[in-house]
Amino acid sequence: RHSRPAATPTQRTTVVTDPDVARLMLSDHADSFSNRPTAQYPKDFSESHSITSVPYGPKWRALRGNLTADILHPTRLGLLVPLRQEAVDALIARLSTQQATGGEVVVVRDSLHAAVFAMTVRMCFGDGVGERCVRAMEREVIQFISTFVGDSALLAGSSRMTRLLHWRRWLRYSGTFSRVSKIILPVITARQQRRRCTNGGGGTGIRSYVDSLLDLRIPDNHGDDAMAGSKRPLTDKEIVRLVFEFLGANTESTVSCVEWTLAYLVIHPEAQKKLHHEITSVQHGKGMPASEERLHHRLPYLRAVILESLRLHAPVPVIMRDVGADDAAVCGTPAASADGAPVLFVADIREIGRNRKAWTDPDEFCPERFLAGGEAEGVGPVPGPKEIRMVPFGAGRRYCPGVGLGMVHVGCFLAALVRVFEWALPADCDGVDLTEFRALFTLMKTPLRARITPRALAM
Ligand code: HEM
Repeated sequence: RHSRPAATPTQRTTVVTDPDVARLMLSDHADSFSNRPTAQYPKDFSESHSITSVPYGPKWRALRGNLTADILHPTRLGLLVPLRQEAVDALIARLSTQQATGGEVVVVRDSLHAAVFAMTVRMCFGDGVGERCVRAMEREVIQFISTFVGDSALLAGSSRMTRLLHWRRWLRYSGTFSRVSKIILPVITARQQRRRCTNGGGGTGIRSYVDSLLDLRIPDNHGDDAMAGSKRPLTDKEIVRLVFEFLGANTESTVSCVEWTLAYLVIHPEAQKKLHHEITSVQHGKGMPASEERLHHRLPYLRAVILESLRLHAPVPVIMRDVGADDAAVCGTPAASADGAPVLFVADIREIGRNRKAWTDPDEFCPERFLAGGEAEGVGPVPGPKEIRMVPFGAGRRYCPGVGLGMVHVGCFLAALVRVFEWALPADCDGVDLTEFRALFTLMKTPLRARITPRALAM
């Protein structure tokens, strides 16, 4: 069970759990199912768009194209290896200290979050952002995501009475954008100055997301034909919104997936042993997969473990599409509303990944199903146009552009954590609580506690 996202008062909501219906919507009728509902964000968030919220069209193409071509392009992923390596090393050092001083039991989430977030900040702004500033941004992202619980209408689309009842939460939530702007804008200004001094390079070898946003020109027509073809730079508000989206999307989904996967490896020591064997033998204990392709070919079991974890607990719980009544009717869905109001479709990613028609023992953790000869051989993170079995990164026009990077991040952190430590249940614990907490992202309701033992590392 989960709370449904808020629809407008006249809007009907249809929850989709069947993979074939999901394919009908997202692949066969991709054009009609290409807009998300106007999210129930606080007002100043809604004044500027992120890639996630912008309507399908020229502005979406410009923003998404900038991210995919300039930042997430597969040829660039190799350049990020040193950033990832430093983040992984920092995490291992932190866990080693905790393990040595805390009786071997660690709660991995906070340390993992700090490491992934610090790496994301470097991808976003380049080097030189101070530690205090990084932590302030991280606090805001965590606060925002934990406040955006379940039915977001409780806060943003709610009546005055509801807001009064929850006024503390409301105040904190609605002030997010201005607090985030106060932290982020000075960092962007510093970046601009640095770029001016270094002729646009910013001083580091890696082009940051902010660099790309400062250089970007987006269509300026607002539907006015006379202006078609003219372009403008992004406003400060737009940049802040896009940066905030980047920080959250890059960090939260990776942290969620790594934590869930570790939980399954604690429950299934035989899978952990097999994974450890693959990581140490294939990579001789060193190196990291730099691309999804290398993950696929060189570390098939690691990839299978990640896919199985994503199938069981997708970091993003739902795919949402806002569809005009006519389009909904054309698709033959029973949801078309008689009054002609748009329909909100909510595809439940977890239920699609566990559908009994599509999977044997759908609730069991069995990475082998993704290996050669398994029932899901050939199933990847994003479905092809003909069949949908699982959609952890979405599908259709708006599927996740970060799929390659996300898989590589998760693969690198997991490979290092399993290579360096053996993960097991703490002595005072008789199982792992796999209850989900579904907000903007799907987290473990009880953060994973595990006993970690350093392994003898092969040289
Ligand atoms: C394990 C990692 C990740 C998972 C599971 C994940 C999952 C998803 C899902 C389910 C969607 C919605 C897709 C749809 O509506 O069809 C999405 C959208 C999106 N994701 Fe990810 N994501 C991950 C990593 C990333 C990363 C690393 C980035 C960027 C740096 C990113 C940026 C985005 C953006 C910008 C969108 C909106 C795309 C659009 O509307 O065109 N994600 N993601």
